[in-house]
Amino acid sequence: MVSNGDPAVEKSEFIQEIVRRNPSCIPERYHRREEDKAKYVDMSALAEDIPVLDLTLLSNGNKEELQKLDNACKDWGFFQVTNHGIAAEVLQGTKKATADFFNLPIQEKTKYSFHPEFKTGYGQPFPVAENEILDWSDSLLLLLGPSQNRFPNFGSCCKGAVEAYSDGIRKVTEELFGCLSLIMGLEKDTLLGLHEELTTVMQMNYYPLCSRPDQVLGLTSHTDLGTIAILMQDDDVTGLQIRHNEGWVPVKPLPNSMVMNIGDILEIWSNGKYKSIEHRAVTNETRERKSVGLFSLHTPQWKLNHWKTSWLPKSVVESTKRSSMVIISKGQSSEGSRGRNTS
Ligand SMILES: O=C(O)CCC(=O)C(=O)O
Ligand SMILES: [Fe+2]
Repeated sequence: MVSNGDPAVEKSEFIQEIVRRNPSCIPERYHRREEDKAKYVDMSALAEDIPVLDLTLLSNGNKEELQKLDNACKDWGFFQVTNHGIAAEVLQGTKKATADFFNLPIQEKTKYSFHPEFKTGYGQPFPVAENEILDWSDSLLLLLGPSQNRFPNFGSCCKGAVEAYSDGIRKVTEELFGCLSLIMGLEKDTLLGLHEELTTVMQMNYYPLCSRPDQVLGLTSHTDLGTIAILMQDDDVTGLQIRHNEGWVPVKPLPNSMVMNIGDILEIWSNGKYKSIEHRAVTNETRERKSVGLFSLHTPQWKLNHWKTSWLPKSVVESTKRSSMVIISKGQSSEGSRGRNTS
């Protein structure tokens, strides 16, 4: 446990508990630096430009939709997916399971505390430096596959809903990998095969309301290190923002759709053609927010223990990327993506 000298905030504490005790308290360790705040340029007007794609059309090989996918991955690195085949009840069931979990008393939630061996559970997954600014969110990580490595307590907490979602999302993931392989000029099953054994991690995020949202961040800006990430967010609270030029564009929820983004590994595999874009989550004064992220990782990356750049020093991120560099996109030189600077 790391203390910053502020008895109200031990590192092992959960922001949900801090807010429950005193909704107007913003402990020192959550205050953002001035330079982080200064970077902010509001680009909300561009929110409508974030592409929306129809997965059924994509899966049926609709050329126009596949072209839109190619443009979305090049220009935005993010898009929303509709017509994905997961029933609305399954999505709502997962959202309810997430809400039910975070509504449990703290003594119940800590029964699922983060387990270093299985790298899953409730709470801070990795060590935090003494002076590191903390995020205004709590999370629960679950390993969905490969099945033999599942978190042993997985069954008892949100079993039914998570399993139904997990089945649906696996199909969506496989369809997306198929479509991405095609637009990269590869055989349909290439990307899936490159994972060796596809590892899927689910992260449930809970962002309590915050009396001073301008002072904190729900989630520090980062890129996702895996191949793709699929996010389900609350239907009626906006919090996700993506980096665009010098500013941030909010990703407004479309009910029953999902947000997909390209991770660092797919950027590398595409030789830099598709972009892994920095993103973050903000909070607000009146509404709590929840989101459920699904991260597809290739097996060597899972063994590295990290799948978000905000959890790693920048130098480690760069060398991780270089060491996992396998460029498969046709017709491009392998030198192309090496020079890219993510800072
Ligand atoms: O909650 C969100 O909107 C963002 C979540 C996210 O980026 C993550 O979990 O990596
Ligand atoms: Fe992310």
